[in-house]
Amino acid sequence: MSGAGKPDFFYREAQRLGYVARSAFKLLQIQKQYKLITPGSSVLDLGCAPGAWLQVACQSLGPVKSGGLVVGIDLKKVKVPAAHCDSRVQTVCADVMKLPKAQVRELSPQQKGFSVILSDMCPLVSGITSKDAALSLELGRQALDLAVGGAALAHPKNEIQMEESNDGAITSSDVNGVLRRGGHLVIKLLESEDVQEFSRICKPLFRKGSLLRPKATRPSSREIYVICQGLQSQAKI
Ligand SMILES: C[S@@+](CC[C@H](N)C(=O)[O-])C[C@H]1O[C@@H](n2cnc3c(N)ncnc32)[C@H](O)[C@@H]1O
Repeated sequence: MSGAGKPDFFYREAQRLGYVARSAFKLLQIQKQYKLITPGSSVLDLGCAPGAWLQVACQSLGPVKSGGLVVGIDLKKVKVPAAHCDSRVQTVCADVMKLPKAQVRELSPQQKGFSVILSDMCPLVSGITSKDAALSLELGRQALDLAVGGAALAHPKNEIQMEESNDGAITSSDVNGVLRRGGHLVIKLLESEDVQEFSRICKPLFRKGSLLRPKATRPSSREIYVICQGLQSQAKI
């Protein structure tokens, strides 16, 4: 069982129910409210260690015969938890900041992308609020770019900066995001004035956008989740 801070209700419940971290209750609440993961979903879990969201995501897929898969990526090597996970869960040890989209797409069913992307990625917090928020925003931007791709983010309404190759071009193989049309995206950020701007960028790309601070978030934490439902086709952006 991992988790900083004092053992509280969610910590004890996680232990009782076989979850590897109390963070399981954050995704359980997201699932209860938004029902993003359904039987057959293909889920990409960015920043998956120690694996509590892998457990909840796999449970949400329903019985094995319904299909689906969960791919977790983390800087740390993650052993798939024995409880609540089955053969549909796999993990990859990698830095999401350096992963080309093409490589991530190869991990999806028939290389067609994922139907749900979750990012619970968090930097090593320094305690300096503005620095931590800026690092978390960088991780959030990377998750958004990975999901929707450069073309969507390069929309004139968006101020987000795109990464360019040496010749100034965005390479076509890496321009498209790995979230399928109609798919859902969850991104954790540490609260700052940039959260509103981030969510303003997400909104036109999706059918619906919301912000959520789950009940299991520790009172001392500044985390907030941007919940984006139903990726729109490019034409609607
Ligand atoms: C709060 S934990 C995730 C908890 C997880 N959702 C769970 O329920 O078990 C945040 C994770 O983000 C990972 N992380 C941070 N930066 C990353 C990066 N650039 N690439 C991959 N993982 C990253 C950290 O290693 C850490 O394990």
